[in-house]
Amino acid sequence: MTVEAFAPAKINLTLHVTGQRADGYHLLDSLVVFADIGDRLTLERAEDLSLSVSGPRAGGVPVDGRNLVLKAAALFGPGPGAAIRLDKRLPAAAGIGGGSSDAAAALRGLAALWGRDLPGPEAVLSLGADVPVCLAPGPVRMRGVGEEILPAPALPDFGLMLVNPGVEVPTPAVFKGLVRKDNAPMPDLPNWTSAAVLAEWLAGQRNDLEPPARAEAPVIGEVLAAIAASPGCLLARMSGSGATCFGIYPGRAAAEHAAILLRESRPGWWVEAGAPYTL
Ligand SMILES: C[C@@](CO)(OP(=O)(O)O)[C@H](O)COP(=O)(O)OP(=O)(O)OC[C@H]1O[C@@H](n2ccc(N)nc2=O)[C@H](O)[C@@H]1O
Ligand SMILES: Nc1ncnc2c1ncn2[C@@H]1O[C@H](COP(=O)(O)OP(=O)(O)O)[C@@H](O)[C@H]1O
Repeated sequence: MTVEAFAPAKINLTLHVTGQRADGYHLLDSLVVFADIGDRLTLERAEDLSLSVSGPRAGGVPVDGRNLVLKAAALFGPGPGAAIRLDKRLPAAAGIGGGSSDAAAALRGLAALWGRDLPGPEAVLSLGADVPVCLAPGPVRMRGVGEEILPAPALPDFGLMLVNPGVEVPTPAVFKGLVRKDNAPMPDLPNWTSAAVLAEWLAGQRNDLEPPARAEAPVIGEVLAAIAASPGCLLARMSGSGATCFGIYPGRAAAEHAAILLRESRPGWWVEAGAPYTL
């Protein structure tokens, strides 16, 4: 038996930091979507548990017990084995939850392969604050430290371009650089009737991690300017703790056109185009 599991990129369309818990973790209010751009896992029954990592972004990704895929597998406790192959396409430490989405895809895949229930919510959260939202990828409002998943209104069709300049930005350093932690949450979410209406609404919201991320990696400013200047772009913003930024376009074709042009002018950057993804 072989199970395939897709690990889509997570995008924080907004990311408001609204407080801090006693343990140091920050309270968030974030509109999260996923893109049909991501890593691929293939899982097969085997005597032992093993992981191999290949693909264009495999370099530097741990293949031992530090890999979130193996940490996810460990949550099931002792049991049957599995040979897991991870085709790594998303840049790591990039604000698009690559490792978290891999962990969530491994949980879904192993539950299907082994006929087991998913581990409980606290165990899932112990893998990382972004793992709960990655378990059932789709547009949601995420609160708490990442464990509170609330429904979001249906999204209009739109295109997405993701751009990473090749600089890893460690998440803890970005949170540490925040000047204020008690920022305003998002207002009630309206019904967005088109990509343009969504982009206009998002323009009035924030990613509070952008200033400290830009202090860590000033190239983020260049990335945002390049996306904003691309044809058809309705909005350019940073996702998560960076450095990946995204552009919103009226549709997939416009995003693909912008990506072709940006790859030519910035051959060293990771540039992908797609559309929202729901499992
Ligand atoms: C910032 C976000 C927004 O979606 O995305 P990324 O930039 O990672 O993609 C996430 O909250 C990241 O989630 P994740 O990367 O799973 O975080 P974890 O591994 O649990 O924590 C890494 C570190 O980030 C900080 N952290 C994380 C989440 C949170 N709500 N408050 C925090 O302060 C803590 O310093 C923690 O030590
Ligand atoms: N499957 C994985 N893919 C990517 N990184 C992983 C994975 N497992 C563990 N890691 C580690 O997690 C760190 C954060 O990676 P990632 O989840 O991609 O960050 P972010 O949430 O900021 O996009 C990496 O620096 C890497 O060492």
